[in-house]
Amino acid sequence: MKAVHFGAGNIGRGFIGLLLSQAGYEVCFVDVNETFVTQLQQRGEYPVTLASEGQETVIVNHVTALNSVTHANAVATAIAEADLITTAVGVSILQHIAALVAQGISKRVAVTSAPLHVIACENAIGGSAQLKELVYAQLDKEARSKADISIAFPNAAVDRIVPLQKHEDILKVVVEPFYEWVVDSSQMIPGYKPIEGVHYVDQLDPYIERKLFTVNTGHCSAAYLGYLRDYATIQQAMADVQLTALVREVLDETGAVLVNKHNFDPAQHSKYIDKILERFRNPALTDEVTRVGRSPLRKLSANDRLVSPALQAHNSGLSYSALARSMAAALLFKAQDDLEAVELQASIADIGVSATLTKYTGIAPDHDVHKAVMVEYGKLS
Ligand SMILES: NC(=O)C1=CN([C@@H]2O[C@H](COP(=O)(O)OP(=O)(O)OC[C@H]3O[C@@H](n4cnc5c(N)ncnc54)[C@H](O)[C@@H]3O)[C@@H](O)[C@H]2O)C=CC1
Ligand SMILES: O=P(O)(O)OC[C@H]1O[C@](O)(CO)[C@@H](O)[C@@H]1O
Repeated sequence: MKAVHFGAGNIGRGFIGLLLSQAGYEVCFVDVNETFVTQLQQRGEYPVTLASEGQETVIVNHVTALNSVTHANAVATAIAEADLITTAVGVSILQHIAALVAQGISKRVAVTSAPLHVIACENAIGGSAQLKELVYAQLDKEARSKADISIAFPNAAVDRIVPLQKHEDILKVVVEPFYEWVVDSSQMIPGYKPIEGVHYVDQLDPYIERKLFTVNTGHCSAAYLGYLRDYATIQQAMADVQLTALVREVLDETGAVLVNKHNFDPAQHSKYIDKILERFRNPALTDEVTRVGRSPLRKLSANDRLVSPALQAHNSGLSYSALARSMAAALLFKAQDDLEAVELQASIADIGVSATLTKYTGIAPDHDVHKAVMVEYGKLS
C-alpha cells in the first residue's frame, strides 16, 4: 500500500508517517524543505523517540520523499498511484498544496476509478472538507464527477504533542507517547480497509470538538498566559500553580459547553481534562510557549479553539469569562518571529484593540463576549 503524505514536519514524521509505516504503508513525504526531502530520500528511514521514562526509539522505514515545488510532476504521479493521501502542513497551507493534489487527482481519475481517501490531519474543524473545496475548485467538470465517485475527503481529529525538534539528526522526532487519530467513517468510501491505529467513528463532531476545545484551548491558554508571565516553556508555565488553576478554569468552561452539547458524562470529562493537563506537564518534553501559541490569528478565528467555545457558552447561557481572559492574553502575544503575532500587534497599534478583536474574531463590539474580552485585556495589560 502506498501513501503520499504532505508535510514532513513534526506531526508528519512523528505521528502520521510513523503510524502509516507501522500499518504497512510505503510513505512518500512531500515537503518544501529540501533538507528533509534529500535526507528522507537518501536514508529511507528515520527515528522516532517516545518522551517517556524508557525513551524507546522506533525506526520508521519504507519512506521516501519528494519536493512539492521541484518534483511536482512526480508528486502528481505518486498521487495517481497511491492508496491514501494525508496532510499535516498547517490548515492555512492547504490552499498552497491544493493545485498539486488536484493535478494528481486529475491524472488518477483519467486512468482509474480505484478508491482514494484524502485526509487532512490538521488542527481544524472540517480540515479535509476545506481541502476538498480548494482541490475541487481546480478540477474540471469531468474530473470532478469522476472524483465524486472514487475519491473521499473524510474529516479527522489528530492529537499528539510534538514540540519543536532540535537534534543533531535532523530527521529525528521526539513525541509524547499518547496519540489519537479519529476519522469520520461516514465520509469514507464503503468497503475501505481500516488503517491500524486509527479510530473510525460515524460522528466526528463530538471528538473533534472535545479535542480542539480541551487539548488545544488548554494548551494555547497555558502558552498565552505563560508568555505574559515570562515563562519560556509550557512545562515551566504548568509548574505555576496559579497559572494551572487559570487553565483549569478555561477547561471547565469548555467542558460545560461540551457536556451540554454532546451529553458527555461530566465525571468522565473531568478525568479527560486531568489527563490533558498531565500531558502538558510531561517532564520529558520541552515545549516552547511560542510554539504552542503560534499563529494567534488562526487561534482567534471564529471556528477555532477560543472564539467558538466562548460563543457557544454565551449562546447556552454558560460562563465564558476564563475563555475571554485567554482571548485577551492571545491579543497580548508579541512573539517577534511569529508573522501572525506581528500582524496582530501592528493591527492593534493601527486600529486599536477593540477593532482588531472584531477584525480577526468577527465578534461585534456590542457583543457580550467582545465586552468581556476587553475587560480582561484591561486587567492583563
Ligand atoms: N505539533 C503538534 O503537536 C501538532 C500539530 N498538529 C497540526 O499538524 C499540522 C502540522 O503541524 P506541525 O507538524 O507541528 O508543523 P511543522 O511546521 O513541523 O510541519 C509542517 C511541514 O509542512 C511543510 N510545508 C509547508 N508548506 C508546504 C507545502 N506547500 N508543501 C509541502 N509541505 C509544506 C513544512 O516545510 C513542514 O515540514 C498543523 O495543522 C498542526 O496544527 C496537530 C496535532 C499536534
Ligand atoms: O498548530 P497548532 O494548532 O498550534 O498545533 C499544535 C497543537 O496541537 C497539539 O499537538 C495538540 O494535539 C498541541 O501540541 C499544540 O498545542
